[in-house]
Amino acid sequence: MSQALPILDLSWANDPKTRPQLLRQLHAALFDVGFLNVVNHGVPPKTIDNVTDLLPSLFALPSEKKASLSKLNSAHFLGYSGFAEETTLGKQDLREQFDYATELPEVWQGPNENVVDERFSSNESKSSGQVNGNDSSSTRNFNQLYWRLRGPNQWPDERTLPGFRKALSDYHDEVEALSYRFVHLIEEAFEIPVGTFDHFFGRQSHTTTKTTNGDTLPCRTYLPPQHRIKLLRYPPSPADSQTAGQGVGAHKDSSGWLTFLYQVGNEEGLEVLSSSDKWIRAKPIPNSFVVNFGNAFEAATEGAVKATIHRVIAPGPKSNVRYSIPFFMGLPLDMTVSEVRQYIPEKVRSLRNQAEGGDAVSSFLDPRWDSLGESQLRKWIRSHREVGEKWYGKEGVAYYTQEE
Ligand SMILES: O=C(O)CCC(=O)C(=O)O
Ligand SMILES: [Fe+2]
Repeated sequence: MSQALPILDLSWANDPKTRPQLLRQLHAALFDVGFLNVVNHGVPPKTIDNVTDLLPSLFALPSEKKASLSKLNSAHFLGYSGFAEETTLGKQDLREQFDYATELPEVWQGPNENVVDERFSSNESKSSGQVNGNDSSSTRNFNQLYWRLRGPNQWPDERTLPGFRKALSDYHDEVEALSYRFVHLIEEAFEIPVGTFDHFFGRQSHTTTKTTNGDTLPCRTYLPPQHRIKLLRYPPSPADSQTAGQGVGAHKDSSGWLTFLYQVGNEEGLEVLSSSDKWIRAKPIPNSFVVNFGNAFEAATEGAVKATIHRVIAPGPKSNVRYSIPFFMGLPLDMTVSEVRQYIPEKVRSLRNQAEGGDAVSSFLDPRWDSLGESQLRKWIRSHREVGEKWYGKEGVAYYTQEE
């Protein structure tokens, strides 16, 4: 990997003369780097500014107001987490955050507040391979615990932060539209029919689709998934700090299919691990989004496209506050990674052998976590154990945090 991330100009997609070159660049970025910048992406600057202008006021709300929006109130892990409440690699992340998502109602139909999933009360692991998405779409089972992840946001009231809800909702809608446009470009770069993945997002116009071994399958219908947005604030380190702090520790994104990250202003901090194990700085580029791929994408392509490891170094004592906004494109909770894999051509998957360090195998290989809902629930419980304990019980936390 060279020392800078590639920059793709998405307006090249609009001209038949430049489109092939854009697709070649995308192909290279997908398979070589797994991290890229996009410019001329079509998200209006005003839509972005309307959110970023409000971030200082949002985080400056009185602490009791922020506490009233705590994630502890939410079985969906949506809301506020205070400074350094989250940990990565066993170390505190020196940031404060609000989690939002596509505004959707609850669907989970569990028996009551204190439900104990039958799996947790049994010694033998009944769940292996059983919680998956291969059931017919007509029998969607809203008793599955992972459906409890889906649900509404916690908004500050309009008088407290006028215009915030509208600004963030507009931002969500524009970045969602960008994500769908971008997935169509990926399909082209993979040389599969444009729209192959549409049914993952509840957007299918067709009722059948071809899998990569040539079979024609009926498209399962899915509920449109919930995308997630984090609003992040990284304060400068204390004046006496000797070493660079951990803004967020090294990780792969586990929340979604693709991530579209907006870095606000000029504050640096994001670093990406290259295939030669060197940290590359991903400096903010004005009016751009950083795009990278989540664990599920890596697993679906059997590691041909990597969920590249990245981290954020906390701003130094003389820096300004750094804000950033990752948008994690969701996938249906009742889908499995094996199912997604059917739509990825063998010629794409086979590229993993050529990619350096092609050991892309992730926890999805364990049949329990092949289900995206299960792997998402596990991820959220692991990073917010108190919220997990409150809504999923001690047994739930024990189940989802057990070591392999
Ligand atoms: O703040 C950033 O630039 C990146 C944050 C990030 O990687 C994450 O929250 O997953
Ligand atoms: Fe990340």
